[in-house]
Amino acid sequence: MIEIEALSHSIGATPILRDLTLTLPRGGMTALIGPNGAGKSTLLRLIGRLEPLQRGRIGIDGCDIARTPTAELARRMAILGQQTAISSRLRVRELVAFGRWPHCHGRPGQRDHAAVAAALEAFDLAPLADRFLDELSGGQVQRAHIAMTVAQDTDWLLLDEPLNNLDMAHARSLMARVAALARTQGRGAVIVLHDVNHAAAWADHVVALKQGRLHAQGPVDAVLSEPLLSSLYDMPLAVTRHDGRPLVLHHGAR
Ligand SMILES: Nc1ncnc2c1ncn2[C@@H]1O[C@H](COP(=O)(O)OP(=O)(O)OP(=O)(O)O)[C@@H](O)[C@H]1O
Repeated sequence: MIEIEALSHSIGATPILRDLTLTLPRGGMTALIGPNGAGKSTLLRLIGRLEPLQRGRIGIDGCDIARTPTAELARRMAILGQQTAISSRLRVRELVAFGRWPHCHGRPGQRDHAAVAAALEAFDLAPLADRFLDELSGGQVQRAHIAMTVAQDTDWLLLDEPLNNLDMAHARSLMARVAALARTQGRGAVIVLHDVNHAAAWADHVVALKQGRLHAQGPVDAVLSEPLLSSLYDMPLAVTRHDGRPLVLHHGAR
C-alpha cells in the first residue's frame, strides 16, 4: 500500500496540498478526482518523487520514498506524467523500450524484448512500432507513453490523465487492462481522472481532492454519491446506477 502521512506542499507562499493523510490500497485501482487545480498532479508527482517532499511522509509497500534509492524506486513504480517532453525523432519501439531501462540499463535481454513486444501489442501499437513519434496522432503518442510505463513492469502504476486524446474504445481498453493488472496480479494503480464515469466504471477506491485538501476517500460507491460529488465540483450532479456501478449525470440534475 501507499501510505501518505501529514503531507503538505507549497509553491512559494501558496499552499498546494494541506495536511493529507491517506492510504492507497494495493490489488486494485485508485482514482484521484477533483476540480482543476485541486492538487491531483502535485500529489502524484510527490508520490513518484518527481518533486522533493517538503513536509510529511510517503511510504510505498513499507519503503520510505525519501530514503529509497532511485533505481529501487524505478523497479517499484512507474509514472506517466502530464507533460512528456521526449524527442519526437524516436521510434515507438525505442520509446517503449525506455520502460525497461531500470531492469536492463540499456542492455536488453530476452525478457526485455518480450516485455516491449507485449506492451506494443497490448496498446495496439505493433503496426506503428517503427514509426517516429512525430508521425503519430495525439492518441497514438499517448498510447506509446502508456505502453512505455506499463513495460516497466512495476508493482505500482501512477498515471496522470492517461485518457487524454484517447477515443472511447482505447480509453475503455486502457482502463480494463490497468484494472486487470491491479486486481489479478496484486499490483496497485493510481490514476488521475477527469471523467468521473471512468472512475465509476473501473476504480475500486476513490480519493477526492479539493483546494489541496482531502474531500473524501473510500470505496467507489461511498465516494461517488450525489451530495459528495456535487459539493466536490460545486454543481448539481445526479448519480444513478448502471451495470451494478454508479453512473454520474451532469445534465438534468437540479
Ligand atoms: N509551477 C507552479 N507555480 C505556481 N503554482 C503552481 C505551479 N504548478 C502548479 N501550481 C498550482 O498548484 C495547484 C495544484 O496544481 P495541480 O496541477 O496539482 O492540480 P490538478 O488537480 O492536477 O489540476 P488539473 O485538473 O487542472 O490538472 C494549482 O492551483 C496550480 O495553479
